[in-house]
Amino acid sequence: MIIDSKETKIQILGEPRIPSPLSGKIKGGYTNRFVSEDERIICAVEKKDIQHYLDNNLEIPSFEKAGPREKIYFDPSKLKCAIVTCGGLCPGLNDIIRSVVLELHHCYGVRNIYGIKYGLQGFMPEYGHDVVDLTPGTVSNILDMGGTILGSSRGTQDIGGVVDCLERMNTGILFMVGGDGTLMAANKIADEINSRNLKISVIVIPKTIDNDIYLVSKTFGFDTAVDIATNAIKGAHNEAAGYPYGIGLIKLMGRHAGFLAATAALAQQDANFVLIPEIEMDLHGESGFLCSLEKRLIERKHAVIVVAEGAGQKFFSDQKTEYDPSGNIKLKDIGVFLKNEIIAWFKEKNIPVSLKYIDPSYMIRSLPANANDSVFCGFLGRDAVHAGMAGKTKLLVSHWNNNYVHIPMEASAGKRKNVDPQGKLWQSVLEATGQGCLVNDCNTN
Ligand SMILES: Nc1ncnc2c1ncn2[C@@H]1O[C@H](COP(=O)(O)OP(=O)(O)OP(=O)(O)O)[C@@H](O)[C@H]1O
Ligand SMILES: O=P(O)(O)OC[C@H]1O[C@](O)(CO)[C@@H](O)[C@@H]1O
Ligand SMILES: [Mg+2]
Repeated sequence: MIIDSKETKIQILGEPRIPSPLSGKIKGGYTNRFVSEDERIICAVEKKDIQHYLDNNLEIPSFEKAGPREKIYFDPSKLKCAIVTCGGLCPGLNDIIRSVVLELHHCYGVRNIYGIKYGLQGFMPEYGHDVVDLTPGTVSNILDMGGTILGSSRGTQDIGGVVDCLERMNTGILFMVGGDGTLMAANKIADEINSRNLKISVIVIPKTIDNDIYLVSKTFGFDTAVDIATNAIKGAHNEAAGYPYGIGLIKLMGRHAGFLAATAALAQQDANFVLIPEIEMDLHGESGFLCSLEKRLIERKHAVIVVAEGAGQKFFSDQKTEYDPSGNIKLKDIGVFLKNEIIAWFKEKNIPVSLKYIDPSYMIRSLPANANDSVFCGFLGRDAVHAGMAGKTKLLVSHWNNNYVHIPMEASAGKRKNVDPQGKLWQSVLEATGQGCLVNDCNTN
């Protein structure tokens, strides 16, 4: 992964001049827990990437380390902040809201924090969604609830209209929690703010159970999603093993990336086939999926298949492409497709299979965060607040190279992280499942 040093530069609204109220405020904390601007985290993960910069006489790029700054830009007593959650649900959204609110309120003394209802719709007067006053009281019991107390939405909204609303509300910092689409929207909102010469910071906290945000090692909610998905695999395995020629088929989310399917299959090693968008597969033919499944079934009398929703979309190439209100391609249902193909295949062969199909998709993403994700959300929320208070803008808070860092929106927006077919994750899946190559001409994969 080669990136340019210019791509790591974080924009600021102005010189931070106000001493941070965090000084000496954390009882029992270190007197100086501030992060200075020259504390940076190397972007490169592999030595060969560092060598590339050295060989080409280039500066080794590094990201700004996240955390509280000694001087802040906004005066907490005058500041108004807004927070919005966009796109699909994800475990931990309420944890993020809570940690942002508590950090702003207790640590910085900010008293005006507003929740924008139902994603970007909440900025548009025509929808009539009220804003929510967020205080420690309103967020005190939200962690066990799952979902988002603010609601969310998909759908294009006028960026100028969003900024009009921020101006009307006299907002200083906007926290946006969302995925790749939210990042694109946030980038445009920050540009519009710039072009109007306003002093509004926009901070994104990246969210998706697909875990495919570029320059983010892991997104919050992913860990929980893996946890819950393992239960589905366990159930599918029990069902499959419970009947002669039993087949358990589980569909997991993962639009363009198979991180969830691959990781869950490694956590609960009952899967015999893992099908993800990054890895080519054939349905028919000697090495194709159906023949391989038949071999497995004859040998072992049961089989478990985990399929990511974005896998095998080539099988629907004759169908019309449809889009959701945000412009995302609506994927065709690979789970139901495989179920029907499997049943038809074994009927033809006169093998009496018992197939149980499990689609836990929405259950996985709407439940509360597990303990690890709750801790993770706490870090992300607090660091988002520190970044905004310091007057930084147009950034996302990311976990990268084992540290929390600031990534400029432009470095990540419009790109995607995928499972590397040669990488450890996928190679481990191949070892754990023994599924082999599911294309007829293996050399091309
Ligand atoms: N290119 C874009 N320009 C402006 N706004 C966008 C863009 N892409 C998405 N948005 C807006 O951002 C919001 C969230 O986008 P989207 O519904 O794609 O979810 P997301 O943030 O990608 O989350 P998820 O991971 O659940 O898909 C929507 O209101 C959408 O209209
Ligand atoms: O059904 P919805 O809400 O449009 O969202 C489905 C998509 O959202 C995600 O959960 C990402 O948030 C994807 O995994 C999935 O494809
Ligand atoms: Mg998205």
